[in-house]
Amino acid sequence: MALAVGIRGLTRSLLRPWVRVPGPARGRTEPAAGGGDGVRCFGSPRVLVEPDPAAGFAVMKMRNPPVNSLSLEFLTELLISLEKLESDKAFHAIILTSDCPGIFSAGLDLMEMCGRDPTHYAEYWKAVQELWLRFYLSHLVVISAINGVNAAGGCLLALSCDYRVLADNPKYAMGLNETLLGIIAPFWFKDTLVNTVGHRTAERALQLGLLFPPAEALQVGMVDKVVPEDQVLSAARSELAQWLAIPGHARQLTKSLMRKPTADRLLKERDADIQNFVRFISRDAIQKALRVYLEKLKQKKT
Ligand SMILES: CCCCCCCC/C=C\C/C=C/C(=O)SCCNC(=O)CCNC(=O)[C@H](O)C(C)(C)COP(=O)(O)OP(=O)(O)OC[C@H]1O[C@@H](n2cnc3c(N)ncnc32)[C@H](O)[C@@H]1OP(=O)(O)O
Repeated sequence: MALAVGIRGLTRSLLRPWVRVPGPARGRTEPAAGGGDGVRCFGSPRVLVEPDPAAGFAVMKMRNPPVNSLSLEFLTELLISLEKLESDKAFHAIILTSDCPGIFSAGLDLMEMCGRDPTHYAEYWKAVQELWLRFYLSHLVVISAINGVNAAGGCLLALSCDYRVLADNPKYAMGLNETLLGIIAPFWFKDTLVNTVGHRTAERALQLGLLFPPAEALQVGMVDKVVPEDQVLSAARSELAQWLAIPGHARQLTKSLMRKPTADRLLKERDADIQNFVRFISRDAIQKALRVYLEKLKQKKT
Protein backbone atom coordinates (compact mmCIF):
# COMPACT_ATOMS: atom_id res chain seq x y z
CA MET A 1 0.00 0.00 0.00
CA ALA A 2 1.35 3.40 -0.92
CA LEU A 3 1.56 5.37 2.31
CA ALA A 4 4.02 8.00 1.37
CA VAL A 5 2.28 11.06 0.14
CA GLY A 6 4.15 13.90 1.81
CA ILE A 7 2.16 16.93 2.79
CA ARG A 8 4.46 19.09 0.73
CA GLY A 9 3.81 16.98 -2.36
CA LEU A 10 0.17 17.10 -1.49
CA THR A 11 0.41 20.84 -1.19
CA ARG A 12 1.91 21.19 -4.65
CA SER A 13 -0.74 19.05 -6.24
CA LEU A 14 -3.74 20.55 -4.50
CA LEU A 15 -3.17 24.19 -3.99
CA ARG A 16 -2.90 27.21 -6.07
CA PRO A 17 -0.25 29.64 -4.90
CA TRP A 18 -1.17 32.10 -2.19
CA VAL A 19 -4.11 34.13 -3.26
CA ARG A 20 -5.30 37.47 -1.99
CA VAL A 21 -8.52 37.09 -0.05
CA PRO A 22 -10.82 35.16 -2.30
CA GLY A 23 -14.55 35.61 -1.99
CA PRO A 24 -16.27 38.67 -0.65
CA ALA A 25 -13.15 40.41 0.60
CA ARG A 26 -11.14 39.96 -2.61
CA GLY A 27 -8.90 42.88 -3.47
CA ARG A 28 -9.85 44.95 -0.46
CA THR A 29 -7.42 46.17 2.11
CA GLU A 30 -9.03 45.08 5.35
CA PRO A 31 -8.20 46.32 8.79
CA ALA A 32 -5.62 43.99 10.26
CA ALA A 33 -6.58 41.72 13.11
CA GLY A 34 -5.23 44.06 15.73
CA GLY A 35 -6.64 47.14 14.10
CA GLY A 36 -3.54 48.21 12.16
CA ASP A 37 -4.18 49.94 8.86
CA GLY A 38 -3.08 49.02 5.39
CA VAL A 39 -2.08 45.41 6.02
CA ARG A 40 -3.61 43.13 3.44
CA CYS A 41 -5.38 39.96 4.40
CA PHE A 42 -4.17 36.91 2.57
CA GLY A 43 -5.06 33.31 2.50
CA SER A 44 -6.36 30.48 0.44
CA PRO A 45 -9.89 29.53 -0.52
CA ARG A 46 -10.67 27.98 2.84
CA VAL A 47 -8.38 29.88 5.22
CA LEU A 48 -8.45 33.63 5.66
CA VAL A 49 -5.46 35.17 7.38
CA GLU A 50 -5.75 38.65 8.87
CA PRO A 51 -2.22 39.68 9.76
CA ASP A 52 -1.23 42.29 12.26
CA PRO A 53 2.56 42.21 11.94
CA ALA A 54 2.93 45.35 14.04
CA ALA A 55 1.32 43.50 16.96
CA GLY A 56 3.14 40.26 16.07
CA PHE A 57 0.14 38.05 15.41
CA ALA A 58 -2.41 37.01 12.81
CA VAL A 59 -5.99 35.84 13.04
CA MET A 60 -6.51 32.64 11.06
CA LYS A 61 -10.14 32.15 10.12
CA MET A 62 -11.42 28.77 9.00
CA ARG A 63 -14.02 29.02 6.28
CA ASN A 64 -14.89 25.70 4.79
CA PRO A 65 -18.68 25.95 4.85
CA PRO A 66 -21.06 24.68 5.89
CA VAL A 67 -19.35 23.13 8.93
CA ASN A 68 -15.55 23.51 8.58
CA SER A 69 -15.16 19.76 8.21
CA LEU A 70 -11.48 18.96 7.86
CA SER A 71 -11.24 17.75 4.29
CA LEU A 72 -7.88 16.95 2.74
CA GLU A 73 -7.81 20.25 0.87
CA PHE A 74 -8.77 22.19 3.99
CA LEU A 75 -6.13 20.45 6.12
CA THR A 76 -3.55 21.28 3.49
CA GLU A 77 -4.54 24.92 3.38
CA LEU A 78 -4.42 25.18 7.18
CA LEU A 79 -0.92 23.74 7.12
CA ILE A 80 0.25 26.12 4.44
CA SER A 81 -1.13 29.11 6.37
CA LEU A 82 0.61 27.93 9.51
CA GLU A 83 3.89 27.37 7.68
CA LYS A 84 3.71 30.78 6.09
CA LEU A 85 3.20 32.52 9.42
CA GLU A 86 5.84 30.40 11.15
CA SER A 87 8.44 31.28 8.55
CA ASP A 88 7.81 35.03 8.86
CA LYS A 89 9.74 36.53 11.76
CA ALA A 90 7.13 39.26 12.16
CA PHE A 91 4.70 36.75 13.65
CA HIS A 92 4.87 35.32 17.14
CA ALA A 93 1.28 34.20 17.56
CA ILE A 94 -1.91 33.07 15.88
CA ILE A 95 -5.51 33.30 16.93
CA LEU A 96 -7.41 30.44 15.34
CA THR A 97 -11.12 30.98 14.85
CA SER A 98 -13.99 30.22 12.49
CA ASP A 99 -15.63 32.22 9.77
CA CYS A 100 -18.65 29.85 9.68
CA PRO A 101 -21.40 31.16 11.95
CA GLY A 102 -22.10 28.90 14.92
CA ILE A 103 -19.58 26.26 13.89
CA PHE A 104 -15.93 26.07 14.88
CA SER A 105 -15.44 22.69 13.22
CA ALA A 106 -17.44 19.50 12.68
CA GLY A 107 -14.17 17.58 12.87
CA LEU A 108 -12.68 15.26 10.33
CA ASP A 109 -14.51 15.13 7.05
CA LEU A 110 -16.55 11.96 7.09
CA MET A 111 -16.61 11.93 3.29
CA GLU A 112 -12.83 11.44 3.35
CA MET A 113 -13.26 8.33 5.49
CA CYS A 114 -16.23 6.75 3.78
CA GLY A 115 -16.33 4.76 0.53
CA ARG A 116 -12.77 5.63 -0.52
CA ASP A 117 -9.80 3.37 -1.24
CA PRO A 118 -6.91 2.49 1.10
CA THR A 119 -4.49 4.81 -0.68
CA HIS A 120 -6.83 7.72 -0.09
CA TYR A 121 -7.35 6.79 3.56
CA ALA A 122 -3.56 6.67 4.03
CA GLU A 123 -3.05 10.02 2.35
CA TYR A 124 -5.82 11.58 4.40
CA TRP A 125 -4.58 10.21 7.70
CA LYS A 126 -1.05 11.39 7.01
CA ALA A 127 -2.43 14.90 6.53
CA VAL A 128 -4.43 14.65 9.78
CA GLN A 129 -1.29 13.56 11.65
CA GLU A 130 0.69 16.39 10.07
CA LEU A 131 -1.87 19.00 11.06
CA TRP A 132 -1.81 17.85 14.67
CA LEU A 133 1.98 17.64 14.85
CA ARG A 134 2.47 21.07 13.32
CA PHE A 135 -0.10 22.84 15.46
CA TYR A 136 0.82 20.97 18.63
CA LEU A 137 4.53 21.73 18.26
CA SER A 138 4.33 25.15 16.65
CA HIS A 139 6.86 27.62 18.01
CA LEU A 140 4.17 30.28 17.71
CA VAL A 141 1.72 30.97 20.51
CA VAL A 142 -1.58 29.57 19.25
CA ILE A 143 -4.81 30.63 20.90
CA SER A 144 -8.15 29.31 19.74
CA ALA A 145 -11.17 31.60 19.82
CA ILE A 146 -13.88 28.96 19.67
CA ASN A 147 -16.99 30.55 18.29
CA GLY A 148 -19.14 27.52 17.57
CA VAL A 149 -19.75 23.84 18.05
CA ASN A 150 -16.53 21.88 17.94
CA ALA A 151 -16.51 18.10 17.50
CA ALA A 152 -13.82 15.41 17.46
CA GLY A 153 -11.03 16.41 15.03
CA GLY A 154 -12.01 20.07 15.42
CA CYS A 155 -11.74 19.71 19.18
CA LEU A 156 -8.32 18.08 18.72
CA LEU A 157 -7.20 21.14 16.77
CA ALA A 158 -8.34 23.43 19.60
CA LEU A 159 -6.71 21.17 22.21
CA SER A 160 -3.45 21.53 20.28
CA CYS A 161 -3.47 25.27 20.92
CA ASP A 162 -1.81 26.88 23.93
CA TYR A 163 -4.98 28.51 25.24
CA ARG A 164 -8.69 28.22 24.48
CA VAL A 165 -11.41 30.84 24.74
CA LEU A 166 -14.96 29.55 24.18
CA ALA A 167 -18.07 31.57 23.39
CA ASP A 168 -20.73 31.27 26.05
CA ASN A 169 -23.53 29.72 24.05
CA PRO A 170 -25.07 26.45 25.29
CA LYS A 171 -25.20 25.20 21.70
CA TYR A 172 -21.42 25.39 21.43
CA ALA A 173 -20.45 22.04 22.85
CA MET A 174 -17.03 20.57 22.33
CA GLY A 175 -15.37 17.22 22.83
CA LEU A 176 -13.98 14.07 21.32
CA ASN A 177 -17.24 12.32 20.44
CA GLU A 178 -15.79 9.55 18.27
CA THR A 179 -17.50 6.72 20.14
CA LEU A 180 -20.89 8.18 19.21
CA LEU A 181 -19.97 7.42 15.60
CA GLY A 182 -18.87 3.88 16.46
CA ILE A 183 -15.21 4.76 16.00
CA ILE A 184 -12.44 5.42 18.50
CA ALA A 185 -10.21 8.36 19.20
CA PRO A 186 -6.63 7.46 18.18
CA PHE A 187 -4.03 7.34 20.95
CA TRP A 188 -2.65 10.77 20.12
CA PHE A 189 -6.12 12.35 20.28
CA LYS A 190 -6.47 10.65 23.66
CA ASP A 191 -3.03 11.79 24.83
CA THR A 192 -3.81 15.39 23.88
CA LEU A 193 -7.04 15.27 25.85
CA VAL A 194 -5.39 13.62 28.86
CA ASN A 195 -2.69 16.31 28.84
CA THR A 196 -5.43 18.93 28.97
CA VAL A 197 -8.07 17.60 31.36
CA GLY A 198 -6.36 14.75 33.18
CA HIS A 199 -6.79 10.99 32.98
CA ARG A 200 -10.10 10.44 34.78
CA THR A 201 -12.01 13.18 32.98
CA ALA A 202 -10.56 12.05 29.65
CA GLU A 203 -11.42 8.41 30.32
CA ARG A 204 -15.05 9.23 30.97
CA ALA A 205 -15.31 11.80 28.19
CA LEU A 206 -13.78 9.49 25.59
CA GLN A 207 -15.84 6.42 26.45
CA LEU A 208 -19.09 8.36 26.51
CA GLY A 209 -18.19 10.58 23.56
CA LEU A 210 -19.06 13.61 25.67
CA LEU A 211 -19.54 17.01 24.09
CA PHE A 212 -19.17 19.59 26.87
CA PRO A 213 -21.22 22.80 26.86
CA PRO A 214 -19.23 25.92 27.81
CA ALA A 215 -19.71 25.88 31.61
CA GLU A 216 -18.69 22.21 31.80
CA ALA A 217 -15.85 22.61 29.33
CA LEU A 218 -14.48 25.33 31.61
CA GLN A 219 -15.04 23.28 34.72
CA VAL A 220 -13.09 20.26 33.43
CA GLY A 221 -10.34 22.45 31.97
CA MET A 222 -11.06 21.69 28.34
CA VAL A 223 -11.13 25.45 27.78
CA ASP A 224 -9.41 28.19 29.74
CA LYS A 225 -11.99 30.96 29.50
CA VAL A 226 -15.67 31.32 28.60
CA VAL A 227 -16.80 34.76 27.47
CA PRO A 228 -19.88 36.32 25.86
CA GLU A 229 -20.08 35.44 22.21
CA ASP A 230 -19.20 38.91 20.94
CA GLN A 231 -16.03 38.99 23.04
CA VAL A 232 -14.31 35.80 21.94
CA LEU A 233 -11.79 37.47 19.67
CA SER A 234 -11.09 40.40 21.95
CA ALA A 235 -10.60 38.03 24.90
CA ALA A 236 -8.15 35.97 22.83
CA ARG A 237 -6.27 39.14 21.92
CA SER A 238 -6.09 40.27 25.54
CA GLU A 239 -4.80 36.88 26.62
CA LEU A 240 -2.16 36.99 23.91
CA ALA A 241 -0.50 40.00 25.54
CA GLN A 242 0.54 37.88 28.51
CA TRP A 243 2.03 35.15 26.30
CA LEU A 244 3.87 37.61 24.08
CA ALA A 245 5.42 39.32 27.09
CA ILE A 246 7.46 36.18 27.88
CA PRO A 247 10.90 35.89 26.24
CA GLY A 248 10.20 33.84 23.11
CA HIS A 249 13.05 31.34 23.36
CA ALA A 250 12.20 30.48 26.98
CA ARG A 251 8.52 30.00 26.22
CA GLN A 252 9.20 27.95 23.08
CA LEU A 253 11.67 25.62 24.79
CA THR A 254 9.24 25.14 27.66
CA LYS A 255 6.43 24.32 25.23
CA SER A 256 8.65 21.79 23.52
CA LEU A 257 9.67 20.30 26.87
CA MET A 258 6.02 19.81 27.78
CA ARG A 259 4.79 18.54 24.41
CA LYS A 260 7.62 16.68 22.69
CA PRO A 261 7.18 13.38 24.54
CA THR A 262 3.53 13.25 23.42
CA ALA A 263 4.38 14.14 19.82
CA ASP A 264 7.30 11.69 19.80
CA ARG A 265 4.92 8.82 20.53
CA LEU A 266 3.25 9.42 17.21
CA LEU A 267 6.45 10.32 15.36
CA LYS A 268 7.98 6.98 16.39
CA GLU A 269 5.10 4.98 14.99
CA ARG A 270 3.66 7.18 12.32
CA ASP A 271 3.49 4.62 9.53
CA ALA A 272 2.06 1.97 11.85
CA ASP A 273 -0.58 4.47 12.95
CA ILE A 274 -1.50 5.08 9.31
CA GLN A 275 -1.74 1.37 8.64
CA ASN A 276 -3.89 0.88 11.75
CA PHE A 277 -6.18 3.66 10.64
CA VAL A 278 -6.50 2.27 7.11
CA ARG A 279 -7.25 -1.22 8.40
CA PHE A 280 -9.75 0.08 10.93
CA ILE A 281 -11.60 2.49 8.68
CA SER A 282 -11.77 -0.02 5.80
CA ARG A 283 -13.70 -2.54 7.90
CA ASP A 284 -17.20 -3.17 6.62
CA ALA A 285 -18.69 -2.61 10.09
CA ILE A 286 -16.93 0.76 10.46
CA GLN A 287 -17.93 1.88 6.97
CA LYS A 288 -21.50 0.94 7.76
CA ALA A 289 -21.42 2.85 11.06
CA LEU A 290 -20.12 5.97 9.30
CA ARG A 291 -22.77 5.74 6.59
CA VAL A 292 -25.50 5.41 9.22
CA TYR A 293 -24.12 8.43 11.09
CA LEU A 294 -23.98 10.53 7.92
CA GLU A 295 -27.53 9.46 7.08
CA LYS A 296 -28.68 10.54 10.55
CA LEU A 297 -27.08 13.95 10.04
CA LYS A 298 -28.98 14.37 6.81
CA GLN A 299 -32.26 13.03 8.23
CA LYS A 300 -32.34 15.48 11.11
CA LYS A 301 -33.13 18.16 8.53
CA THR A 302 -36.34 16.48 7.37
C1 LIG B 1 -7.18 -0.18 16.20
C2 LIG B 1 -7.10 1.28 16.40
C3 LIG B 1 -6.98 2.03 15.14
C4 LIG B 1 -7.22 3.51 15.34
C5 LIG B 1 -8.18 4.00 14.33
C6 LIG B 1 -8.74 5.32 14.71
C7 LIG B 1 -9.87 5.68 13.82
C8 LIG B 1 -10.41 7.01 14.20
C9 LIG B 1 -10.87 7.70 13.05
C10 LIG B 1 -11.24 8.95 13.01
C11 LIG B 1 -11.38 9.89 14.13
C12 LIG B 1 -12.50 10.80 13.79
C13 LIG B 1 -12.53 12.05 14.09
C14 LIG B 1 -13.63 12.94 13.63
O1 LIG B 1 -13.48 14.12 13.68
S1 LIG B 1 -15.06 12.25 12.99
C15 LIG B 1 -16.20 13.58 12.79
C16 LIG B 1 -17.00 13.81 14.04
N1 LIG B 1 -17.89 14.92 13.86
C17 LIG B 1 -19.14 14.94 14.29
O2 LIG B 1 -19.63 14.02 14.89
C18 LIG B 1 -19.95 16.17 13.97
C19 LIG B 1 -20.98 15.85 12.94
N2 LIG B 1 -21.73 17.01 12.56
C20 LIG B 1 -22.71 17.56 13.34
O3 LIG B 1 -22.99 17.12 14.44
C21 LIG B 1 -23.44 18.74 12.80
O4 LIG B 1 -23.21 18.79 11.41
C22 LIG B 1 -23.01 20.07 13.40
C23 LIG B 1 -23.51 20.15 14.87
C24 LIG B 1 -21.49 20.27 13.34
C25 LIG B 1 -23.67 21.22 12.60
O5 LIG B 1 -25.06 21.04 12.57
P1 LIG B 1 -25.92 21.84 11.49
O6 LIG B 1 -25.54 23.27 11.51
O7 LIG B 1 -27.36 21.50 11.78
O8 LIG B 1 -25.44 21.29 10.08
P2 LIG B 1 -25.80 19.88 9.43
O9 LIG B 1 -25.73 18.80 10.43
O10 LIG B 1 -27.05 20.02 8.65
O11 LIG B 1 -24.55 19.69 8.46
C26 LIG B 1 -24.44 20.41 7.25
C27 LIG B 1 -23.86 19.51 6.20
O12 LIG B 1 -22.54 19.14 6.61
C28 LIG B 1 -22.44 17.72 6.66
N3 LIG B 1 -21.49 17.35 7.74
C29 LIG B 1 -21.61 17.61 9.03
N4 LIG B 1 -20.53 17.17 9.70
C30 LIG B 1 -19.72 16.61 8.79
C31 LIG B 1 -18.46 15.97 8.86
N5 LIG B 1 -17.77 15.80 10.01
N6 LIG B 1 -17.92 15.51 7.73
C32 LIG B 1 -18.55 15.65 6.54
N7 LIG B 1 -19.76 16.25 6.41
C33 LIG B 1 -20.34 16.73 7.52
C34 LIG B 1 -23.84 17.24 6.94
O13 LIG B 1 -24.00 15.91 6.56
C35 LIG B 1 -24.63 18.20 6.08
O14 LIG B 1 -24.50 17.75 4.74
P3 LIG B 1 -25.71 17.97 3.70
O15 LIG B 1 -26.90 17.25 4.27
O16 LIG B 1 -25.20 17.33 2.43
O17 LIG B 1 -25.91 19.44 3.60
